[in-house]
Formats: sequence, C-alpha cells, structure tokens
Amino acid sequence: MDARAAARLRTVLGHLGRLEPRDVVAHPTSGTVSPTSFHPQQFQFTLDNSILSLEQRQFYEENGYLVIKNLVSDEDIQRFRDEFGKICRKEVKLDRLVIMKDVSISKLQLAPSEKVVTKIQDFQEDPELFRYCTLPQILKYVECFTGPNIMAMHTMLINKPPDTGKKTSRHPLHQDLHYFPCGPSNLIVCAWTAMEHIDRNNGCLVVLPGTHKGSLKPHDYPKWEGGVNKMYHGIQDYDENSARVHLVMEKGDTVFFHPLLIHGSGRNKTQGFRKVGIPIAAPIGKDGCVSCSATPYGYDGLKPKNP
Ligand SMILES: CCCC(=O)SCCNC(=O)CCNC(=O)[C@H](O)C(C)(C)COP(=O)(O)OP(=O)(O)OC[C@H]1O[C@@H](n2cnc3c(N)ncnc32)[C@H](O)[C@@H]1OP(=O)(O)O
Ligand SMILES: Nc1ncnc2c1ncn2[C@@H]1O[C@H](COP(=O)(O)OP(=O)(O)OP(=O)(O)O)[C@@H](O)[C@H]1O
Ligand SMILES: O=C(O)CCC(=O)C(=O)O
Ligand SMILES: [Fe+2]
Ligand SMILES: [Mg+2]
Repeated sequence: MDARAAARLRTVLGHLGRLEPRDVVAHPTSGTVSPTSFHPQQFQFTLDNSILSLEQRQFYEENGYLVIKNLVSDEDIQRFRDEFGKICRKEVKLDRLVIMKDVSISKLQLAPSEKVVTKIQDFQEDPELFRYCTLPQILKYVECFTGPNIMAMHTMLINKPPDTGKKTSRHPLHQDLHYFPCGPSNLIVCAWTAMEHIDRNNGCLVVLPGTHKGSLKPHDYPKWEGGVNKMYHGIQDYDENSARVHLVMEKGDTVFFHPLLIHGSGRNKTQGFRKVGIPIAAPIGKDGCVSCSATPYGYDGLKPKNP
C-alpha cells in the first residue's frame, strides 16, 4: 500500500492524561489492571482516557452508543453543506467518490442537484469535507474507542430525501461491521453528526441499546414492497422485543456508536433533505486495519496529520 493509499490520520491530540487509580481498569487488549482498585471495573468497549466521565463510559459500555451534544459548530456544518452542494451540482468532481440516488428515482434522468443525491461515500479526497474527520473535538472522542493512531476507514454524507411514499428512504436495521471485515470490533467506532435538527419526522437514527454485546448477524435485503436501496441490507432475525430508541438530535450533536450496535433510520416524512455526516474510524495497523490483512473499505487518499 503506497503512502497515498495508506490513508493515515494521526490524531492532533497529545498524550491522554493518566486516570486516577480508582478509574484505572482492565482492558482486554491492554491487560492494564489497577493494583489499587478494590472493585476493579471491567471495561470492554472503551479505552482508558481522561475525556469520558465514568458515567459516559459506563453508558457506552452498557448501551453501545454515546451522544455528545453540540460538538460541531454551525459554521463548520455550513461549510460542509456548501461543499456537498457543489459536489451534487458537479462543480467539484472527485474520482473515487460514490454518489447514490434513492432507488425510487434512480432510473429518472434528473439534472444534477442536491435533490437527487441521497448519499455520498468515500469523500476522503475532498479536503473541505475531510476536515470533518480531522476536527479535534471529534478525534478527541474517537480516540477513547480506537486509541491514538486513527484512520477513517469509511466516510459518508447522507442526504435522506423526502420519502416518495414507497418508504425507500428508510435504512433497515443493520450492523456496520457487516460492511467491514475488520477488527477488533471494539476498537472501531462510528461518529454520526446531525447537520440539522433530526427527529422521527425526518428519519432519525434508531438504535437497539446493548446489541453491541452480541455477534454479527446475517444480513440480507429486506423484502419491502417499495424497493430497497443497493447495499441497504438489514438483519433478518433480530429480537422484535428489543427496545428501540429514537435518537432526537440537534444540529452539531454527534453520536458515537459501536460497529455491532444494531441501528437503522426511519423514513423522512418532511419535504426537507435530512443531512448527517459520518466517518467510521479504526486504529491504524500494519496494512491499515489493525488485525485483518484486507484493505479496509474506502481506505485511501487520506493524509497523515502532523503528529
Ligand atoms: C456502514 C456503511 C454502510 C455502507 O457503507 S453501504 C455499502 C457501501 N456502499 C456501496 O456499496 C455503494 C452502493 N452504491 C453503488 O454501488 C452505486 O451508487 C449504484 C447504486 C450502483 C449507482 O451507481 P451509478 O453507476 O452511479 O448509477 P447508475 O445511475 O448508472 O445506475 C446503475 C444501476 O444501478 C441502479 N441503481 C441506482 N441507484 C440505485 C439504488 N439506490 N438502489 C438500487 N439500484 C440503484 C440503476 O437503476 C441502474 O440500474 P440498471 O443498470 O439501469 O438496471
Ligand atoms: N418491527 C420491525 N421490523 C423490521 N424493521 C423494523 C421494525 N420496526 C422498525 N424497523 C425498521 O427500523 C427503521 C426505523 O424504524 P422507524 O419505526 O423509526 O421508522 P418508520 O417506520 O419509517 O417511521 P415511523 O415509525 O416513525 O412512522 C426502519 O428502517 C424500519 O424499517
Ligand atoms: O443516518 C442514517 O440513515 C443511517 C445510516 C447508516 O446507518 C449507514 O449508512 O450505515
Ligand atoms: Fe449504519
Ligand atoms: Mg415505524
């Protein structure tokens, strides 16, 4: 893999501070165990860090996701929206970018505009959009899950269109790990930033808390009458009694979640195009991914940051 394809992103952060002995915990990959803790707590899904409160850490451990309010500024979000608009209007062209249209309009010959682009993937070659992955306040949290050498293994900006009535704007319940044969899964995290207010009307993220503790489940296309977008696979046999939580988010709020967490999103019943920005981050290994020899999906074009 050449330097360009190496796609490395070192965090701009310095070393994380040491935790107080009472917070020092066992971690399966580090094997760090506090000799002084009387009741050492087992943390499996988060690394020792000085960013998350004990309560936040325990919430992620238990639920597999964590919402951080107001993490990305309005100004940055406006810049991402502007750049997205230029890409949709074809004022900016990127070789490797994947542009998706909702399946309900995919056969129509429509002029390029934001109204026909449902999602862009692999925006790592666009410096303006890739700034999102390098925001220190995003990386600060990402590092709590991945550790210090971080790569963006996949990037997306989703522009969920108003549903045409066929319910094709839904994203079926799935686990992101289905798309990435990489691991260890506990060191991978997805960051999902609301680029506007998002609730059940425009199709918010729906999560099944605690499902990150389970295994990777079989995925297939749901048998939906109105059709399903390409690669929008869903879990066939999840527990119907699992609690579903709809994450209502404000502009700039970011949810970090585990790649085994079962999640999806509902249809957009508004006339607006619901926007979110997503990088999926993992630690850098010898060939990109920390433990598998496969080149992680979308893993190219990124530049290392100054250490
Ligand atoms: C955790 C992360 C989740 C993920 O990462 S998702 C997995 C990774 N993503 C992907 O694999 C990207 C999937 N998208 C794509 O491959 C492309 O966008 C897609 C759908 C093929 C469109 O490619 P283009 O070449 O730009 O499209 P085109 O307009 O010439 O259409 C080619 C044929 O595809 C069809 N198509 C377009 N959009 C679609 C959609 N949303 N769902 C289903 N089918 C779709 C389109 O109708 C056309 O079919 P035909 O050949 O005319 O019969
Ligand atoms: N019982 C279920 N079986 C299979 N998939 C489900 C089930 N309930 C929800 N989903 C899927 O989870 C995602 C979110 O569902 P949600 O109920 O939030 O959205 P919706 O049905 O589009 O809208 P709403 O219920 O708000 O009218 C969608 O992709 C939906 O298809
Ligand atoms: O914001 C959404 O619609 C969810 C997208 C998602 O989970 C994915 O693309 O993997
Ligand atoms: Fe997902
Ligand atoms: Mg529903």
